Amino acid sequence: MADRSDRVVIVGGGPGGYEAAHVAANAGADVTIVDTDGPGGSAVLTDCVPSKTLIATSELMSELAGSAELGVSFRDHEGDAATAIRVDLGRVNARVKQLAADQSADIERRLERDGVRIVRGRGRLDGPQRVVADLADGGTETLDADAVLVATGAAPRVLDSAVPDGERILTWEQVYDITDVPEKVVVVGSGVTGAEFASAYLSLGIDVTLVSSRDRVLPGEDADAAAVLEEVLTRRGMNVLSRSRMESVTRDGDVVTVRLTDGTEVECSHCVLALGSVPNTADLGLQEAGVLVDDGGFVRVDRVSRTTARGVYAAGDCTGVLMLASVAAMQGRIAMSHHLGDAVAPLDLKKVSSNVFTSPEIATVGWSQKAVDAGEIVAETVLLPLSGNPRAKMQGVRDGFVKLLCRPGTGIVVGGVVVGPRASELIHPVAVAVGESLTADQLASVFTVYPSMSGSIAEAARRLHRSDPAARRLP
Ligand SMILES: Cc1cc2nc3c(=O)[nH]c(=O)nc-3n(C[C@H](O)[C@H](O)[C@H](O)COP(=O)(O)OP(=O)(O)OC[C@H]3O[C@@H](n4cnc5c(N)ncnc54)[C@H](O)[C@@H]3O)c2cc1C
Ligand SMILES: NC(=O)c1ccc[n+]([C@@H]2O[C@H](COP(=O)([O-])OP(=O)(O)OC[C@H]3O[C@@H](n4cnc5c(N)ncnc54)[C@H](O)[C@@H]3O)[C@@H](O)[C@H]2O)c1
Repeated sequence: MADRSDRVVIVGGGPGGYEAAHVAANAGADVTIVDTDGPGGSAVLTDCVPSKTLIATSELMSELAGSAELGVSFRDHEGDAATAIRVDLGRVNARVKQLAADQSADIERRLERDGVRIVRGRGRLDGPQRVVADLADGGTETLDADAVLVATGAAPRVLDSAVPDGERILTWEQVYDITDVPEKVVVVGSGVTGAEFASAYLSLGIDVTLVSSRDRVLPGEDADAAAVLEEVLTRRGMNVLSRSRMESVTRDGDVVTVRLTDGTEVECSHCVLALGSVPNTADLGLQEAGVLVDDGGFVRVDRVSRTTARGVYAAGDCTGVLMLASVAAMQGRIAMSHHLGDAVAPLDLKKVSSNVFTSPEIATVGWSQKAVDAGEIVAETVLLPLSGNPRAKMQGVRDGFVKLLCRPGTGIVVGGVVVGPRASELIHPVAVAVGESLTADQLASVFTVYPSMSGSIAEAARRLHRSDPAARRLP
């Protein structure tokens, strides 16, 4: 346990920062967060929470689009459209912004209840044990610290040839100011951010083109999963331009032109740029404080979040370890437990579960197929399409699968991928198996509800018990 003489100063109030603040404050330390934007950081105000709130509406629209197969039509008895289903994007985006602001206020209340002081302003290090805050309402404040946590996150990467104007050429932070449904959106970048926005806008009934610099969308994800997603998106009408690099984006009145490096020009009403992120580590006094920053600007940390400067820790996107809110939070908690001398388990990325919130969703945990194919780990794989699952049939779900990876011999489950509706929820039993080193037989032996999508997870685990390799990878 710490006491109030142990001063912790945290720069950045996102999940990396605020989760750490709770740990340190609950242990008795004197904790201050210096933050520019408001508690919750980009995760809550511009990135994770707003995008998933927008996606909640797009999910509903996707379900409605499949309603006819389940016998529900939005037509009167004469066959005329009785109700036109339209999205009111102004209302959706107002809800998004309100929800983000409310969540930030919730986080602020919880921090205050724990006795954490929040200083509005921009922080920078003045040596390893001091933070200077340029206050939002003017002036500066100097905060001495026994431990400093840098959790400043990252910001959208922008190019000089495609400058966002906040109206029609937009970063993902700016899309919530749109009030009218765009006529045609070009999303540039087919990483997780680009894929999520492209999928969401498509579900909202918008004409979407996705500019993908690689052979396929989601180059960092499971290849089988990405193939299913790309097939579904194109089937639903998205124009996916593969192996296409954006050279510039310009605007003339209401028309935005996206020019590709091969000379092709695509016109649209709005362009969303999802070109990756850059860490917020410039002008923070890091190098001067002895904190090593790599060529990409990311703070170098070890698995207990220590930087190269004694007493200075870093967590979250500014470290580039794995850009997820859950990982940022865990890095922050680990940093504080380490500083406070508490028992601490180093960060284990092989236990992280994550989800791409497209339609269908793609959830992943543990070792990947790519690592198996590259010989980094020996594992057996089973892939079971969801189309054979009775619940999926009832719900009209045809796209998706469950993939499990287990060690030969021991049968310990080391990874998994679920593609389908609510894959983010379905991955949990696989994450428990990976986290607790359960065997495929143990996963198979647990009762699942009949009929349920999770039945496919138990069935996939049962197939890993079979000795016949042909049964493992089904078409
Ligand atoms: C569109 C999008 C959707 C995403 N969706 C998900 C998702 O569904 N699930 C998931 O797990 N992850 C998601 N992520 C990733 C997730 O948002 C990040 O991993 C997470 O925000 C990282 O948290 P952090 O604490 O490192 O930084 P941030 O959340 O970026 O917070 C850092 C804060 O520090 C502030 N700051 C910066 N510099 C200073 C300074 N000098 N002084 C004071 N304050 C400063 C910043 O302004 C910011 O408010 C998404 C990312 C994007 C772009
Ligand atoms: N659901 C989630 O958990 C979630 C959602 C969004 C982002 N994130 C996290 O944020 C991180 C960043 O993801 P991201 O998608 O923002 O970035 P990214 O770096 O993964 O993807 C950016 C993509 O843009 C492409 N690109 C760059 N310049 C281009 C150009 N000129 N023309 C065409 N394509 C171009 C790159 O090749 C790359 O594929 C990831 O680690 C991800 O895990 C998570």
